[in-house]
Amino acid sequence: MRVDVVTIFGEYLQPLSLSLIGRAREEGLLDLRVRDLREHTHDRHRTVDDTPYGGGAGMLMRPEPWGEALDAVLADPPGDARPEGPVLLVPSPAGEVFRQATAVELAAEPWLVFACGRYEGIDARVVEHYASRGVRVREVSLGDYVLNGGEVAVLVIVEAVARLLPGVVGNAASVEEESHAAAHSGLLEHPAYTKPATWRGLDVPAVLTSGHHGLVARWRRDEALRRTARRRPDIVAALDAARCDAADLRV
Ligand SMILES: COc1ccc2nc(C(=O)O)sc2c1
Repeated sequence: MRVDVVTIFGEYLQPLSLSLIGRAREEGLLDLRVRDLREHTHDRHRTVDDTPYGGGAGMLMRPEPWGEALDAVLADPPGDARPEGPVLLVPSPAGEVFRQATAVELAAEPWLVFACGRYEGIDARVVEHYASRGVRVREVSLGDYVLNGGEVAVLVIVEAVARLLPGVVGNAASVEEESHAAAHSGLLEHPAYTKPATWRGLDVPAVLTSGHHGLVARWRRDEALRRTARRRPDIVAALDAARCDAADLRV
């Protein structure tokens, strides 16, 4: 997978050189390229922002540097790029919420491009322009809170997507068994334990040391359901609705 990130704060993305993602880059599973938006400014102060039309607090990112930067990225496609080009991801508090299903979807793409906004965001015409040119543009948010810019969202999204690529995570089964994995209907993961069997007076649940795999599987499922119902009733409601729809289809 090729990932291009356009930003004014490239150093924010240094964590993507560490650990599993760093190794994936060294092994050629992930080709991550960080590009400096300011290289596409032409004034003495390398200006990327200006005041918003209509007034309001803060500054907005000017469209011209973005147009020049994104044109340069799009003019340099990877060999396995799709005919329709990359998915252009623009982290934004106003974006669709990024979920595990989004990560799974994006992991199937050969090329992702990220446009990292700062200040109060990017002039809306940048998204409008590339969408009108047929680029698959998606504004995405990590959730119902606001960051200072898109770079942290890129760290999260790149890690969530790259770890799904074959060969990045050593034990592929562990990816399947994690919370929100489709294989477990999107339920939260059950509690997990390792040695010692007793720690500060707390014992590992006896079923887990019973050697009875069927009972262990049932206990884990029950605990996943219990935890999900307690912490994420929205997931349970969505699963119930899906089951009702499926039941309707069977009638
Ligand atoms: C100016 O660019 C921003 C600002 C806040 C922000 N918050 C995000 C979030 O995912 O919560 S993405 C993002 C991008």
